[in-house]
Amino acid sequence: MASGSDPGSFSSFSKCVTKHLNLSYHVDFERRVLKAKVALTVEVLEDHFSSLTLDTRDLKISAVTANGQEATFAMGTKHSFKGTPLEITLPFSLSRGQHVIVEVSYETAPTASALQWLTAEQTAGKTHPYLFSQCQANHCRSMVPCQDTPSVKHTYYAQVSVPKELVAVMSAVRDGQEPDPQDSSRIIYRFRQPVPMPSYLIAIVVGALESREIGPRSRVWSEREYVDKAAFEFSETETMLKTAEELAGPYVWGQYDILVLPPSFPYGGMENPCLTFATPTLLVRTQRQVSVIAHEISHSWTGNLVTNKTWEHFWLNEGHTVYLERMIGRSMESEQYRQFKAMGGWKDLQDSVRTYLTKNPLTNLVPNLHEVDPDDAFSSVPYEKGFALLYHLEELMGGPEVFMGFVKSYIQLFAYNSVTTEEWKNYLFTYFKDKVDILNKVDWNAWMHTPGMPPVKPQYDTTLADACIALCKKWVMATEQDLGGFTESDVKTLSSHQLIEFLSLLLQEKAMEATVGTLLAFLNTHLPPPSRWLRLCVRSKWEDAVALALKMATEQGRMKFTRPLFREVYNFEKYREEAVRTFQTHRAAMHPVTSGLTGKDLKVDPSQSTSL
Ligand SMILES: CC/C=C\C/C=C\C[C@@H](O)/C=C/C=C/C=C\[C@@H](O)CCCC(=O)O
Ligand SMILES: [Zn+2]
Repeated sequence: MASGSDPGSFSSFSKCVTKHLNLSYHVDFERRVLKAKVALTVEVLEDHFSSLTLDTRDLKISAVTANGQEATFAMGTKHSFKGTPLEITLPFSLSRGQHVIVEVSYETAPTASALQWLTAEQTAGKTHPYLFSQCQANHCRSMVPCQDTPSVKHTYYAQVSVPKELVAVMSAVRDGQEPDPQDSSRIIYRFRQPVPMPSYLIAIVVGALESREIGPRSRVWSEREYVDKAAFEFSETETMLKTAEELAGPYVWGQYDILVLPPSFPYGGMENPCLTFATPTLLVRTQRQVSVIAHEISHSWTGNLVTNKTWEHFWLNEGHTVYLERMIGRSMESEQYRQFKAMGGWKDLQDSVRTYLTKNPLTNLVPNLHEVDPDDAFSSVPYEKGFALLYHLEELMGGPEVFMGFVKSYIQLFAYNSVTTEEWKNYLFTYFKDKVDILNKVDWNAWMHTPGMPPVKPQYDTTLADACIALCKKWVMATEQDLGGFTESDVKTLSSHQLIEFLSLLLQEKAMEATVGTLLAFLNTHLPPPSRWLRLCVRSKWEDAVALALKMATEQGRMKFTRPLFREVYNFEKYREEAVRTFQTHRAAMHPVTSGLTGKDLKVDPSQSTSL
C-alpha cells in the first residue's frame, strides 16, 4: 500500500509500515506537556530489516524498545517544518512480512505545533484549562513519533490520564473510563479506533466538556456554555449522514459526533474520525454554515476512507469532498442551490488565485511540495479547482447521477487506501471506458499542472445568483444622490447564502468609490457583520471598520477570517502599524499555526516580535 516517497516525511515507509498505535498520555496542564508512551506495531516490507526512521517534531525522547528489548536511537538534523528524524536501530534483524513492536517513551514540548494549551481565562467557562490538537497536515509528529505521512494507515488505541474534573475525547470510539490507579485526583479515558486511518486524523481534546445527544449515532460536545446552541445548530446531522450514505455507501466509522472548540480553533471544521471538530463561529442560529458539517461528514468517505497519498494530491481529498458536500446540498435543497454554491466556490477560487498571484505554481491543482510547508500552500485551490474539474467531467460524462456513480465506485475501490492523482485518473478512464475519446480531449496538463484559473469556466445556473448580481451592480454604480434609494427590502429578500455571495461579488469590484462606505454603513444597521463585510469596509477605506475588523480577527481565530482581516487592515497604509501592533499584542494567545502564518502575512519576524 505504502510505496514511493512523501516530500513531507522522513519516515522510512517503503521499508516498513505501521499497522497499529497504542498510546498512553498523561496530560500535564501545569507544564503544558504530554508525558507519553507509544507502542507502534510495524510490519516489515524487506529482508534484513534492522532500522527504521520515525517523524518527530520537538519531542524529548527518553527510551526506545523493540519487542521489549532496548533499542538504540539517535536524533537527526532538525528541519524547519518537517521536524527531526528519529533513527532507531533494532537489536535484531527481521525479514519481510514479520512484525515488531517499537515502544517510544517521550514528552511533547509546550510549543508543540499540533497543540494549543488554553488558560482557564481563554475558555467560555473561565474555570478550567483546555487542550486541543490539530494534526493536519504534518503536525501529528509533534504529539506522537510516527510515520507521519497520509500514505500509511493504522488503527489506534489510547488511554489518557487527565485531572478528574476534566473530560478527554479523541477521534475514536469511546471505550470507557476509570480512576487513575497512580493518582486519585485523575481519571483515565480509553479510546479505540478500529478503522485504519492516517496519522493526521489522530485528535484529542481535554476540557470541561459536556455533551447532548442529537441523533442515533451522534452527540455534540463542548463547554456547557455552547452545548445547547450546538445541539440546535447541528440538529440536521442525522439527515445529512443518511443523505451521504445514499450517495456514497455505508458510514463505516460507527459514531459521528461534533465537538465545538473554543474560538481560537483555526479552521471551520476538521474531519477527525468519529468526532468532527467545529469552530464556534458556526453557531450563528441561521444554519448559514451547515454546509461546513455537510463537508466534514463527506470526508468520512473522501479523505478519511480514501486518502491522498501525499499532500501534493490534497485535491483528491478536498475536491471530492466539496463535490459530495454539494451533492448533499442538491438532495436536501435543490439543484439550483448546488449551482449557486458552485458559483460561490468559483469566486473563492478567483480570490485565492489573486492572493497567491496567477503564475504561482502553488495554484496548480497538483503542486510540487518539495521543501514547501503544506500550511503555506493551503488555499481554496484544491477545494475549488478540484470541484471545478469534477463538475466539468460530470458535464462531459453525462450529468450528476452518472458522475456520482463514478465517485461512489472510486470510493469503494480505494476504501482504506491512499491514492495519487495518477491512480484516480487511471480509474476514471477505466470506469468511463466507452467515453475515452471525450476524456482524451480534456486538457489535463492545464487542469493539473498549470497555475492560475482552470482552462474551462463552467456555466452554472444563475437563478439564485441573479438577485445578488443585480444588487451588487446597483451598489457599485451608486452615486451620492442615490444613497437614499437603498431600502431594507434590498437585503431582506436575500437568503443568508445569497447575502454572502452578494458581499463576495462586491469584494471583487476593484474600484471602490468612497460612497460604498456609506452604503455599507446602511448594511451594518440591518445585518450582523460577517468577515467579508468587514474586509470590504476596510478595503473601501471606511475607517470606523478598522477597529471592528481587528476585533473580529482577534476574538476568534478561524484562519479563513483572521488572516484576510489582518491582511486587509495591513494593506490600508494608514492602519498598517496598528495591524502589526494588534497582532503582536495577541500572538501569544493565538493558535501556534495561526500566529505563524499571520506573522508571515504581516511580515513580522517570528523570533523578535518586530516588523521586518
Ligand atoms: C496544496 C496544499 C497542500 C496541502 C495542504 C494540507 C493541509 C494544510 C494544512 O494547513 C491544514 C489544513 C486543515 C484544514 C481543515 C479544514 C478545512 O477544510 C477548513 C477550510 C477553511 C475553513 O472553513 O475555515
Ligand atoms: Zn475538507
